[in-house]
Amino acid sequence: MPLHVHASAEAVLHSLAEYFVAQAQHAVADRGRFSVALSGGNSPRKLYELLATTPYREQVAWDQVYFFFGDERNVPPTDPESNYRMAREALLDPLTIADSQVFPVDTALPPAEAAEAYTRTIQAFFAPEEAIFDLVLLGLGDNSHTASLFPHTPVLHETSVGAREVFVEEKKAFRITLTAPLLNQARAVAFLVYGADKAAAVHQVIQGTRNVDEFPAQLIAPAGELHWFLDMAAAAALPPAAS
Ligand SMILES: O=C1O[C@H](COP(=O)(O)O)[C@@H](O)[C@H](O)[C@H]1O
Repeated sequence: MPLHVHASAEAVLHSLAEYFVAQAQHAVADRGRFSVALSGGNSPRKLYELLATTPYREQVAWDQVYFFFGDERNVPPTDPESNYRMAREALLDPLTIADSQVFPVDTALPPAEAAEAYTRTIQAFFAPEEAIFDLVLLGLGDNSHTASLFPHTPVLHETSVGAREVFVEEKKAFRITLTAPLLNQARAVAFLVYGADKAAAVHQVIQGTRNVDEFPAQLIAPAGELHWFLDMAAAAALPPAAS
């Protein structure tokens, strides 16, 4: 499991941008398209802005890239909390990505229906037997959640491959998340984590005793590659050999 630890958050973002470009180029060369599940929250905004900027924007055949969302908040697409809105502002609009290449969660539906509809959307995009993202981007909360797989929620024990609704008690709100079995079918998963406030969670998820109810990101064990892109502050609690 490669760990890419860099001195600054800026260096981490460039490292992941280079990895994204390489994955996109390989996927387009091999299969004619690149499917990516985007992460939300705050950390990826700068990554998305970077990808939409020279030299990265010139290195990807963006018209062959298909964008999904690893999780979504149960809010309208115009809401400041919306992961879709963030991705649109930072990445999709600056690159003038066509709507036909973007697959948002339909948050106009009740959460359970939105999750069912998103499962169908994913099934329709991929071949029936293989819902496989080329790349899943993930973040990590300071409580060790990833996507919207929050501690002590029933979705952590979901065995189906798809999207599910989850009520997140600490947010007092529903979210829609891809399930761990679906995320784990990816050809590659890349975590982006920076900042000292994430150091304990990084340590618990990578080095701690397995306890997925407490540390949900431990569920992520993809069939393909798993990479962690960390700054030194986020990697601070890892032993030197690991980082
Ligand atoms: O709520 C969320 O949080 C995680 C982590 O976000 P970050 O801003 O702390 O990096 C994110 O990966 C997820 O997509 C998002 O909905």
